[in-house]
Amino acid sequence: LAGCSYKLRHQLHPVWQSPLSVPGGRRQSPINITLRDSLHDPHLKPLKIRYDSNTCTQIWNNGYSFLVEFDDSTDKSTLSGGPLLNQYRLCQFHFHWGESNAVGSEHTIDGILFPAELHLVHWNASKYKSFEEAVMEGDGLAVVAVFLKIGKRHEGLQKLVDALPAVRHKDSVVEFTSFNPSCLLPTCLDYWTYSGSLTTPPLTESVAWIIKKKPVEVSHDQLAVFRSLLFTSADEEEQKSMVNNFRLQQPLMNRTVRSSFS
Ligand SMILES: Cc1ccc(O)c(S)c1
Ligand SMILES: [Zn+2]
Repeated sequence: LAGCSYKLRHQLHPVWQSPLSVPGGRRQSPINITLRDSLHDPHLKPLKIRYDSNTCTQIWNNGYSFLVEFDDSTDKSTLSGGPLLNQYRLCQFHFHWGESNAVGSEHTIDGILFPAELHLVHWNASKYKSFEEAVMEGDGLAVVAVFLKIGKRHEGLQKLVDALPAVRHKDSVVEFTSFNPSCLLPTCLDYWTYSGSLTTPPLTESVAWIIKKKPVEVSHDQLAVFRSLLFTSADEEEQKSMVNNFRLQQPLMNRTVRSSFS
């Protein structure tokens, strides 16, 4: 019995879920952000986010999430300011979500979960030549996270939702252009920031996390389309729905979460 429960547990929570999967992992993500332990840092600058919809290129189902990818060969779509010392280029965004609205986000606020979490991934183009190089460096990446909550339909998201059936299976790709992800950001400027890691392999400890305080609203039906995607490719007989693609929370260890607001 132990064998099959191990198999089940292994299937439900791949081995890289645990902090021990990264030797010496001392800045792993995601984490729970406790309001009482976060520290207002008045020296934090406002975030400077400048996206150009002409850099948006395609959507790809990579078998774990769907990535909306951007041409990052120039400084047309960038992130700077906040806790960052350099300018970072947007290379992709993706989401993590659950099988129901009760689970889905990777980070939590005082234990509060959201049904999904958006990650806008940027790499330090001031110091490194590519994402692949930057992903190995402590100051290589900056990920802006936005919580999604169920509410009114998000008009800007609908163009993305309408494209998802075309990338239902793992390894499918479809052209996707003229989309400005700024429409997915809340109007409130407040955020938390801490040093962490990717939440999927290679789990490298190269991410300055910037977590927006306010969620954005999407409709129940819009999020349901995320769950119609599949982990599996078209030629696999067992089709597994793409849900619960979030990592379990990791120990804070010797880190402080700073807030841009008091
Ligand atoms: C670069 C990257 C890839 C996948 C992810 O979930 C995250 S959080 C970052
Ligand atoms: Zn992510």
